[in-house]
Amino acid sequence: MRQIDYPDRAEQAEGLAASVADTLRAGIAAEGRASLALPGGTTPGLFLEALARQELDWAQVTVFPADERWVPADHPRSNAALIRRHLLRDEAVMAKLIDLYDGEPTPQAAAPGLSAHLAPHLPLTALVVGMGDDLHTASLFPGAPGIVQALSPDAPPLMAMEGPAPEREPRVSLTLPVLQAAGGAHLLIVGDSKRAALARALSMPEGTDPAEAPILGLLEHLTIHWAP
Ligand SMILES: O=C1O[C@H](COP(=O)(O)O)[C@@H](O)[C@H](O)[C@H]1O
Repeated sequence: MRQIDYPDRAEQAEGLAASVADTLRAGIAAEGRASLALPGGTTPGLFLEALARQELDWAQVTVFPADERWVPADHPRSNAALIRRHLLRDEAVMAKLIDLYDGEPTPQAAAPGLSAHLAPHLPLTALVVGMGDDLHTASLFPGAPGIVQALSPDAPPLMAMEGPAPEREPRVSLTLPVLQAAGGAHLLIVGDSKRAALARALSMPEGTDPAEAPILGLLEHLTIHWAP
């Protein structure tokens, strides 16, 4: 684990974008193609726009959200919509986006097909995730139904998950083994409450069950990018 603190969010966006772009270029040079999983939520807009300005062979890059709320691509809560809006432009307009919402009635019905669809793009060349104040990452929420399986080494690539109570929003999420196997893995967080949440995670006793704080399962693999 490594932590980079930036003076502001613009520098954070540029710094993280440059690092992810280097990893994608190296992946394309080695394999002819690259895959990238990205966070949704409220934080990544500036970073995605900085990434979209990076020059690389974007036609060889497949991107998808690391997690998705079970809503169509035109819904304000869609993580794919955020990626489409902020990344698929400028240099990155040719990147291929896999939308994890496929129109099945439930995430449970969709998960096996989505896992098979993602399999050829694994292991991920690069990964960026976010984190909630509750120490969830992707849509791996503390104490959620299925969380123990989603954190286990034999989890399928993607599982149906639930958001936190009381809404228990239906979602899908990449599982911990997929996140851990990513080539270059980064955590993008901003603000004092996320810094405090990270400090809380880091001060948890060794042996704490990651089902209580899912970010713990990934921390050692991550470069953390924080800005005020
Ligand atoms: O629900 C989600 O939350 C996390 C963190 O979001 P933020 O708004 O606090 O930045 C996000 O990384 C994840 O993709 C999203 O679905």
